[in-house]
Amino acid sequence: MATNGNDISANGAASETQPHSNGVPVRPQQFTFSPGPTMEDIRRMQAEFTDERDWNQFHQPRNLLLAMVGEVGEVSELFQWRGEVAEGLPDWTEPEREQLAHELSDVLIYLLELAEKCRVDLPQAVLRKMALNRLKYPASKVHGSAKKYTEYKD
Ligand SMILES: Nc1ccn([C@H]2C[C@H](O)[C@@H](COP(=O)(O)OP(=O)(O)OP(=O)(O)O)O2)c(=O)n1
Repeated sequence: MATNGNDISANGAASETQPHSNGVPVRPQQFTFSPGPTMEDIRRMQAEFTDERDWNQFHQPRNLLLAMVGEVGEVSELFQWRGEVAEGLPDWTEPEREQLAHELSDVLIYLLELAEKCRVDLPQAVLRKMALNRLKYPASKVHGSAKKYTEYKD
């Protein structure tokens, strides 16, 4: 049966599927996220976590930024000295994948709380930024090239 690449398993987990468009593979092993929790759900859960511990006194924007960068460092540690890593991390063990999931989650949690404390409505901001990215990098102009927009002559 052809799939649309958005299959969600019974427990709501994201899945890897082999999508087809008119019988032509679009991208091998396309991966999709689960539909939830949303950014707002995560913001609210982290706000509850912080309130319950009386930790807002520590969670000012600069501290959250430093905490987030620290967690980015922990993500980097998982990749360091491995050389190039292929999409899907085929050589990683399950514990290594779970560790990565934890560290990426830490980054996201701090990012969303940082955005909240800076009063940036991140879901809407990301839409505006992606619209700008599309203007800056028209597909017809930059297809197949990784050059920065400032490197284009016209
Ligand atoms: N003051 C704090 C401390 C922790 N957390 C939450 C957000 C992160 O998701 C996670 C970070 O916890 P740790 O600082 O213990 O960091 P790690 O979980 O990465 O542990 P370790 O540094 O041992 O890998 O806990 C938080 O919101 N505020």
